[in-house]
Amino acid sequence: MKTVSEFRKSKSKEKISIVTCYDYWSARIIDESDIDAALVGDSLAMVIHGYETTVNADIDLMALHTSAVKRGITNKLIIADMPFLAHRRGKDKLIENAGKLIKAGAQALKIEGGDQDTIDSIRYLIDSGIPVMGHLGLTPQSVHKFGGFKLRGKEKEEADFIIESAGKLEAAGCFGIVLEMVPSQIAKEVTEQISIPTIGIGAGMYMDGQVLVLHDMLGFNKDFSPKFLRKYMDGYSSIMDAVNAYSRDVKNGNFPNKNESY
Ligand SMILES: Nc1nc(=O)c2c([nH]1)NC[C@@H]1CN(c3ccc(C(=O)N[C@@H](CCC(=O)O)C(=O)O)cc3)CN21
Ligand SMILES: CC(C)C(=O)C(=O)O
Ligand SMILES: [Mg+2]
Repeated sequence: MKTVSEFRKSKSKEKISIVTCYDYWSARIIDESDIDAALVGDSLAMVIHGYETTVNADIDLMALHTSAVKRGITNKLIIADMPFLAHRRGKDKLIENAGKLIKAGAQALKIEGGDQDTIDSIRYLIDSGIPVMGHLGLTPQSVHKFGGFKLRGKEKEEADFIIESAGKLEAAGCFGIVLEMVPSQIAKEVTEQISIPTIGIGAGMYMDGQVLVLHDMLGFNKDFSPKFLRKYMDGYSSIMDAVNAYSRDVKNGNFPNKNESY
């Protein structure tokens, strides 16, 4: 899938598969895979740079990774996260920051939140020609407000906020909405009530598509095993075995051999 309009048309036709992509080498793989779209997620602050939360991602870091991804992707939709506070410094900053990610190679942006300010910013970007995806439920940039990366929308008040915000994001012109860490029944209600695709992470099966952090589903993060995650590879052990085999060969004098020499 190459475009936002193809993305929109997928609703109730074919499920949409998305993974995060932060760099050139994984972009090359994703580009030739069956995955529909690549998300340059602000989770890269944690996964790639080792920060404790996503609040340390800033616009220049996001643009740097987006440009690396862009150089590796020819066939897929590229969506980039607007980082913490990047859309909250007035219209000028909003446009400047959004422009940086689009010029770096993103075709669309994802913005966390369902408050009126965020909705207004999203509408302004869409009017400016920039497709935007919403993000509700656990919005990790608000981790300090929430007090951790926990399930959202358990209580009726917050569930209502998620459902109402989804309607507002659709009305503002979003081409899709990510729902993160919300009960399946709430996610189902949202999916049924709006006519744009819903993409889930920890939001259950009643979604139009799913997104996972690539490193998580490859099992690179040994100690990260939330309930929603399915690991398709034991990447941590595979890499450990490979680097140790190489180290052993070097120390034994088995690498390089004659064929590997000039
Ligand atoms: N590598 C990575 N993967 C992610 O999915 C991800 C990030 N980083 N960073 C940003 C957010 C944070 N996310 C998280 C982080 C932790 C849990 C977690 O610990 N979940 C447990 C406990 C849930 C609870 O206490 O309610 C779980 O079993 O789901 C979930 C999502 C999802 N996002
Ligand atoms: C997990 C997805 C939805 C995300 O926002 C990220 O990777 O930053
Ligand atoms: Mg994110």
